[in-house]
Order: sequence, then C-alpha cells, then structure tokens
Amino acid sequence: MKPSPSRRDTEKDALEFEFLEGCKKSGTLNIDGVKQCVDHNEIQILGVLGSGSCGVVESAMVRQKLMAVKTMYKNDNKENLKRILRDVRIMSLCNSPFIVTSYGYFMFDSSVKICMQIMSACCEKLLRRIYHSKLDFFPEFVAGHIVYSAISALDYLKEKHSIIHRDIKPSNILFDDAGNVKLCDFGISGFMTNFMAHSKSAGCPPYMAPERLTIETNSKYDVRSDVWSLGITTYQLVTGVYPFPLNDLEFTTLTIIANLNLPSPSLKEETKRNFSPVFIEFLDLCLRKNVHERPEYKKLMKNDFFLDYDPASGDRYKIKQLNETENQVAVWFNDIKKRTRAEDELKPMPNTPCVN
Ligand SMILES: Nc1ncnc2c1ncn2[C@@H]1O[C@H](COP(=O)(O)OP(=O)(O)OP(=O)(O)O)[C@@H](O)[C@H]1O
Repeated sequence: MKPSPSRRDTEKDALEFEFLEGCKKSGTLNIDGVKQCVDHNEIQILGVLGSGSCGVVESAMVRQKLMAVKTMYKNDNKENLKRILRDVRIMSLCNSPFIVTSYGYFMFDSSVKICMQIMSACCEKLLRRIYHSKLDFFPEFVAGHIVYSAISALDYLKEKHSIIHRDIKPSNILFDDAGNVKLCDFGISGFMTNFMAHSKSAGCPPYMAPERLTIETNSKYDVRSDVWSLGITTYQLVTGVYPFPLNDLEFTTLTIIANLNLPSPSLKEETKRNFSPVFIEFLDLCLRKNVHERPEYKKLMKNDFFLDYDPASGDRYKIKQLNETENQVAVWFNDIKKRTRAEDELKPMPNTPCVN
C-alpha cells in the first residue's frame, strides 16, 4: 500500500495563526486603567515567586508597577502551544475580583510572558509554612472565605464565558495581604459546549473527580468536577492531609478515587469535633463520588455554609472587619506569614500530593 501523503495538522495551523494574531497585541499593557505600549526590556525581574509544569512566575517592576510575570516556553509540541494560548486568552478575557487580573502579555518566538496582578502566597505554600512551623492548619472561617471566593470565580467563568477551570488545587488559589483570595492558572481550562467539557486535556490527577478518571465517562464531564477538586483542596487545607492513601503508585490512589463502590472521603470522627455541622455537610456534598449527587454552583451558593461567608448575606456574614484596613482573614494570613518561614515554602510535606 502506498504511504498516504503527509497531511497538514490543521489544528496546529490554527494555533500558530492564533499565536501570530496574539503577537499584534504583544507589549500593550493595561496598568491601572491606562493602556501603555511597553518594551520587554522595561521588565525588571526582582525574584522568583513560584514555578509550575509550564513555566516560572517572577516578581517584576514594570513602569513603577510591581507585578507578577509568568514566563512560559514555547516548543514544537501542539499541547504546549494550546496550553500557553489558553492561559493568555482566558486571563485576558476575565474581569472578576476573584480571578488574578491580567495587565497584558508579551509574545516572542520561543516564549510568552503574562503580566499580572501580584499576589502574596498560594495555599500550597501556606500549608507548607504552617506544617513546618507546627501551627494549626486553616481554620474554618478561612476555609469559608476560600470556598466563597473560589465558587464565585468558578461560577463567573461558567456563566460569563462558558469556561471550566479543570485545575483547582492548593497551588492555584492565591492570597493577597488584604486577605483577598483569587484563582490563577488557566492553562488547562476549557470552553464548554452545552455545559459539558469533552476534552481529555490533562489536569492534576490527585485532584481530579472520579468521573474524569473513569474510562467510560472521562470524555464528558461538567463543572461539578471542579466542585470535587475544591472539596479535596478544602479538606487538605483544614486537616493538612490529602483524603486518600498516597501510595508510591499513583495508579492505586486513582483507582480508589474512581471506584464508586468505595466510600466518598469524609473528615475523620475525631477531626469533626473541630468543625461546625454546616461545614461538614458542605464538604460532604462537594466530595460525593457520584457526580449526580454532587451539587452545581447555584445550589452550593444557596447552602448555609456558603451564605455564612457571602458578604451579601448581611448580619449572618461571619468574617469580621477588625479595623479600617483589616478583616479577620487578613489578620490570620499576615499572622501566619509572620510566624512561619519563607524557606519552608519549598519543602514538601508528607501525606499531600507533590504536584510540581
Ligand atoms: N499572580 C501571582 N502572584 C504571586 N504568585 C503567583 C502568581 N501566579 C502564580 N504564582 C505562584 O507561582 C506558582 C506557579 O504558577 P502557575 O500555577 O500559574 O504555573 P503553572 O506552570 O501553570 O503551574 P501548574 O504546574 O500548577 O499548572 C503558583 O503556585 C504560585 O505560587
């Protein structure tokens, strides 16, 4: 049989076209409402904030504005290009107080730099600082504030842009010094059709919902898979441990998560004493293994625990403003930063997945 003539990869061509189109806006930054044409040589790198599978995030000064600059390296791989373009496109689209603001980006032949609002620490770094200083893990009111902020961000993404995040985990939830919580990292987010996502695009397996790990269903899932990831993240933040046994073989852990005949994770009886019944019930709902029993955002937003941390709830809102500039979350956050060490942010902790 004659070998078929080499066919062009039309998807890759489209991505390269999108990249070239994106280059037209390269260097146009919107800093505090003022559009400015900036040369990349004006980026003064100050230090490293973090790194992930796709690149490095550094603090930088640009035209007297302190910001975070995420550099992602482009290669010949289609998935790599897809991931970079998604991150750029979605960050540019979003306008929510619960999502890190993008100021603009720079595109080069071999790399892309996204300039964004600088945050103070991600939840993963905070967890590590807390663990190595032997302090108490995240208190319920901080978990409430995180849940409120993350669900508000995820609902915004779904309702306004039909986007599903797909990579909710402690390292993608960031705090600023004022105690605001925002989501970042849209590299593996996806656009939904009929409220369903179809792509098998990778995420972080230990935080993936059972339906995303199951061969029969992993090609079709909805935002409730992010609800699961938020549940796993919240469990980890308040207890300091991941709710499933972590074996050397990731496969074994994932098999336990995917098996609907095994129980859904829930807080241990002795741990439950430290939390309110509404929190325990909320966490149980997010961690229902069966996706059909797991609520969607609108239902969660009517849940008592969510309402307790929604500032629009009036008197029942549980986060107290302690002085003109600080609320309870900001005080907790700044206290943790004072009482723990920055160098511990890079030291792993046991019983949690090592994701980067
Ligand atoms: N705007 C920001 N301000 C401060 N730190 C940030 C900011 N954005 C990201 N970081 C830090 O950098 C880390 C890596 O960022 P990010 O998750 O976007 O990279 P990634 O390569 O996409 O990672 P991943 O492997 O998790 O997908 C975060 O966990 C966080 O600690």
